Amino acid sequence: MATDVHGPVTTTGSSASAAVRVAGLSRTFDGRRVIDGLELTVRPGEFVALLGRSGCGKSTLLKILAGLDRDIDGTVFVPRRKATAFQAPRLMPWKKVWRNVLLGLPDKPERAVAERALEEVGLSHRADAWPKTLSGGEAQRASLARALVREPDLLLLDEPFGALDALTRIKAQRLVGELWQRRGCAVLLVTHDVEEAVLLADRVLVMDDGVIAHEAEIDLPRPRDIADPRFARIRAGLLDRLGVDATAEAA
Ligand SMILES: Nc1ncnc2c1ncn2[C@@H]1O[C@H](COP(=O)(O)OP(=O)(O)OP(=O)(O)O)[C@@H](O)[C@H]1O
Repeated sequence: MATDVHGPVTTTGSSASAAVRVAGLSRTFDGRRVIDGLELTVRPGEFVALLGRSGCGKSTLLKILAGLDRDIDGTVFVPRRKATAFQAPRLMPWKKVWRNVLLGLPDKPERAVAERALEEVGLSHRADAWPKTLSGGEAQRASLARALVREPDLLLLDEPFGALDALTRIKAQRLVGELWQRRGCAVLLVTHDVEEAVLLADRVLVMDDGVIAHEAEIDLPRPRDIADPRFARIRAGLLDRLGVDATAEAA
């Protein structure tokens, strides 16, 4: 797997055993250290969810991994083939859906490439639609198709279901779980939803004080059942870590 290395400190050695390797990462805004010596490894093909209170630096970390923010200290290894999907689908309104899917790809692929990705997310019937005519869930699926055509080794998802209604959200979560299992790429999902994290991830991380403050391996079989008492226990443990009283929340 080809890797991108960024950061002022260049570490030698192979990262073939990891899809992401972050060492001593810090990011400061206006004199405030939002990320402060963070360490993180994601294994190839691993699904990792990242939780943390609002403003703790989750999106900042994702932007750094995406290569959109390089004003950092520390070292970051990520695969060259990576793709992102954010809460806002960021489709270009003047391009039809299939052209949006291919946007930014270097070697002008054929329409069939976009159609295959749209098929994978159940949106081939909307290939010729204009973005403004899509529903929220459809736009998010188009955004996922745009990520998939990049054939990523690492998929970075920042609250991709945050703006969706409950039913569409459940469908989108299932779709991402299926795509991950089919594609075998590593996924790093930023979410506020503890249940979503436990449903989808191999490992859930909690970010606090600029570092990964806690992690939980989720060794429940898939597909996961939120009614399973083990699910409830893991969920309660994570809520506790986040400072949320699970009993008050359930009341
Ligand atoms: N470009 C920037 N300039 C100044 N401050 C920034 C910038 N980007 C992020 N921050 C600050 O860094 C902190 C972390 O922001 P970030 O968006 O990473 O948090 P987050 O954990 O993703 O929050 P949320 O869960 O609410 O989306 C916040 O206090 C934010 O104001």
